[in-house]
Amino acid sequence: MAIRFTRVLLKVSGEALMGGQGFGIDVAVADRIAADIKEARDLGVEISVVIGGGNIFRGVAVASKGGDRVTGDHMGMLATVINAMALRTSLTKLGVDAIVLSAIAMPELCESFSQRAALAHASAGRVVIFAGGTGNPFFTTDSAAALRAAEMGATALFKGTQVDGIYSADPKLVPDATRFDQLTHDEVLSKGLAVMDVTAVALARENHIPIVVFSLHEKGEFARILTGGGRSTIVTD
Ligand SMILES: Nc1ncnc2c1ncn2[C@@H]1O[C@H](COP(=O)(O)OP(=O)(O)O)[C@@H](O)[C@H]1O
Ligand SMILES: O=c1ccn([C@@H]2O[C@H](COP(=O)(O)OP(=O)(O)O)[C@@H](O)[C@H]2O)c(=O)[nH]1
Repeated sequence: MAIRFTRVLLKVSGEALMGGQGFGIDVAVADRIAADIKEARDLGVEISVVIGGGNIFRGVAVASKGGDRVTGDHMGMLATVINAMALRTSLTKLGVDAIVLSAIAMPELCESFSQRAALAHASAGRVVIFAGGTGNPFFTTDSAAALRAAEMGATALFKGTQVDGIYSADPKLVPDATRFDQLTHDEVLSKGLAVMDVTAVALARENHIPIVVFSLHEKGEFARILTGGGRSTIVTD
């Protein structure tokens, strides 16, 4: 079976982890996403993961209520660490060796991020879960995903989200929006297609990293896309 990408950075949105609950982590959903990661890894694909935190906290939500944006962003980055630990637990239950590397040092809980450590763990066959986003306020975990994809030498950035691709407009708001199979990074930016933030798309463009947007709600979809099937939008140069 031909594999389309052999070294992949998977972005898992925080909201995907909450399942139908509306807040927090649904362990059954975390277990299912872990099973999808295992399935893809069993195909021989090297996988690292950037995890979001929107199911627990978003800095902009704090700022919009008159709070301090930087503190809100710090809280959001801490939320990603909680999610990373949940995903590591789910992977470990399946016998997958996984490690959390955080952009914000918290040595009692997990290793701190360095590119050298991340590459070493990946070559040892571990699934590396990047927590803490970029470690800086005013960024998102999508930007962290593009950054870590570049640092890991990933041949694709998979954005696992709530929708099965990029549409002409937000499909949650515009029900008759049309889906694209393929786009260029320039088109995503010039058409203002807001599935990923501009910083993330620009960083992927600069490093010639394809972005694959797909739904995390479809069991087995990650592996299907890696083997040439499934539903997604691919963004290339
Ligand atoms: N043009 C578009 N095509 C697809 N999704 C879009 C588009 N514009 C906005 N979106 C929204 O972007 C969301 C994904 O972005 P993000 O904020 O990272 O959400 P999540 O954390 O839920 O993955 C989708 O769930 C979708 O509702
Ligand atoms: O590099 C980063 C990554 C994340 N965040 C904060 O963490 C929150 C959660 O991340 P994100 O919204 O990207 O999560 P997702 O949408 O994937 O659930 C963001 O809203 C920011 O407040 C940040 O400040 N810097």
